[in-house]
Amino acid sequence: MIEVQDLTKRYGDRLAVDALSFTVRPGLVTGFLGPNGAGKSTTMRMIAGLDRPTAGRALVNGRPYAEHRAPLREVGLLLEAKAVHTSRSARDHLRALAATHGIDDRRVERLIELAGLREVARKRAGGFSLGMGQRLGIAAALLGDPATVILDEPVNGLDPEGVLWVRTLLRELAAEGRTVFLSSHLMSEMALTADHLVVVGRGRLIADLPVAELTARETTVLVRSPEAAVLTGHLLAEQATVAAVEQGLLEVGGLDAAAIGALAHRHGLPLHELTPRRASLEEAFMELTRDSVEYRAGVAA
Ligand SMILES: Nc1ncnc2c1ncn2[C@@H]1O[C@H](COP(=O)(O)OP(=O)(O)OP(=O)(O)O)[C@@H](O)[C@H]1O
Repeated sequence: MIEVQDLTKRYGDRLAVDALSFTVRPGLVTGFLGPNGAGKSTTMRMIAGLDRPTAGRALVNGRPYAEHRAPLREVGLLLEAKAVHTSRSARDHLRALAATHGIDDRRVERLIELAGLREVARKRAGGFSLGMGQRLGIAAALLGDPATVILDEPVNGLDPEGVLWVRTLLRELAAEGRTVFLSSHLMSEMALTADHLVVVGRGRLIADLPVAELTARETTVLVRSPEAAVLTGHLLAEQATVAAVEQGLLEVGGLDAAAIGALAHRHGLPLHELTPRRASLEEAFMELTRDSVEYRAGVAA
């Protein structure tokens, strides 16, 4: 469990994180979303005790990260894909980390296997590609069998097979009852991986809700009818919103397909198409964060 309470970070006159409060619960994959510069990495660094908050606090499993005596066993961390600057092999890199926590070599071998690093385990980790480095970073994060996992952009640099591997792994970790918190700017990826979303913009909380709720939010229905104009009058009388897409095709909000079908039937109007249209997570996200992105573009200009 991660509890973020009024967390604030100020860099000079810039508020990178602005009184953010949310809870990341065990047993779920929670996605941390926001446009570039929204404050995701800064928040994660404060949760991990790498940056000191200007105000507020972040607790991991009930206490600040730095107060855990064996942090690798409590929290698995993967922050920003940074190259491992080491002349050690991947295996020796993991063994050295494991040794700091009395973790045995069998666990290291299991993680090498799990992360698909067997072929390259003897190679110098400093020469790894971004994707291989990410796999090594994830293996390192899981060394201590932690109850909480925090990953900043874990699929960065991974090939499609690697992305699928991370997605499956994170779902399994959550199914085992762990707390899984990951940031990404890839909405489509989050839709497939996360159960819950925390959305930020300009350092502030924009939304904290289940993925299903976000995608269900903006549902409209495409309605094709040769009597579109007459139908529009009846729809507006029912408080629906109507937008003409093209000649004979309407996009209707505020009424579901069944209600629109019944309305058309009551008035004897023919329908040629009735298609519920669910906003993709991408569209829902754009809608949610539009203000914060516009603001940023304005400042840049
Ligand atoms: N060390 C620092 N000094 C000054 N400003 C900083 C520092 N670190 C971050 N910032 C600023 O704080 C804001 C939030 O940055 P942060 O990296 O946390 O955002 P992010 O959501 O992770 O973005 P991205 O998706 O681009 O990684 C940005 O405006 C950034 O320029």
